[in-house]
Amino acid sequence: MLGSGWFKRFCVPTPVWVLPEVQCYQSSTCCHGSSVTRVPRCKLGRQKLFLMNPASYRGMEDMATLPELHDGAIMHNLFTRYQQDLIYTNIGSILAAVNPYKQIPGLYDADAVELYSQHHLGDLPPHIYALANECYRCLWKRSDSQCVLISGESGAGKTESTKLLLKFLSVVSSGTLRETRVEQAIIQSSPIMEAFGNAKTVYNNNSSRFGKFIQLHFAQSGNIQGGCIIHYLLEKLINSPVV
Ligand SMILES: Nc1ncnc2c1ncn2[C@@H]1O[C@H](COP(=O)(O)OP(=O)(O)OP(=O)(O)O)[C@@H](O)[C@H]1O
Repeated sequence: MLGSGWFKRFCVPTPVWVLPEVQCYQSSTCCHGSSVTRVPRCKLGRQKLFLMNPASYRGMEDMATLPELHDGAIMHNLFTRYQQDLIYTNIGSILAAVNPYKQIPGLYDADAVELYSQHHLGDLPPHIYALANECYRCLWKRSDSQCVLISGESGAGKTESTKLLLKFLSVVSSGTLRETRVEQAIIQSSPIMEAFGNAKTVYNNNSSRFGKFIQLHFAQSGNIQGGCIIHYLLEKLINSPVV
């Protein structure tokens, strides 16, 4: 998962032309607005420039299909999609998410839950619900436990993604939009855990200062039967960059 700060570090923000002498130019309109001049913006060494296939310019849903796979191509792809509020991108079987730091209308509503619960992975655009649905289906398809590993820098959106996963699983497993008592208990445990283990830091106003291992147990009927949350690496506030 990526916080949007990544783009500031890796992406050149406006279109650039790469000239033979490897200079980077940005278009700029003169004060009368009548002509366009090219003003040298910065110089880049050849080692920092990578080939780019025009096919990847608009952004791709699955980065495993990018013709060139390097930092520049990955960051450009994620950034292009992020600008269109497409925060989820596949990398083969991995889902990359960029924190939008805003509510995207309709992205997580009941219709989205229903839509993704009725389609297989890959049928619809990448989404955390598509991943959750695949996990749930694989429980029965493979008759085996499933695991989702969520990682990323502080503020990247791991906790929010975990809550979305739990929300989706609770709705799909109960078969209705109303959660049962067990599902409610699991979802409502989040604010209690956060009250004890979260703190405001320079990266995140509601930063989890501990890791979480969440286990859900499903009955053969498909319902969530129970679960447990194991915390680890609880940080002492004295060691963390609290503001
Ligand atoms: N999918 C999302 N849509 C909208 N806002 C989001 C989303 N994910 C995260 N955010 C926003 O970003 C903030 C930080 O996200 P979150 O707490 O999940 O990060 P984190 O990766 O768990 O960070 P930490 O490791 O510090 O606990 C949230 O409080 C929320 O405001």
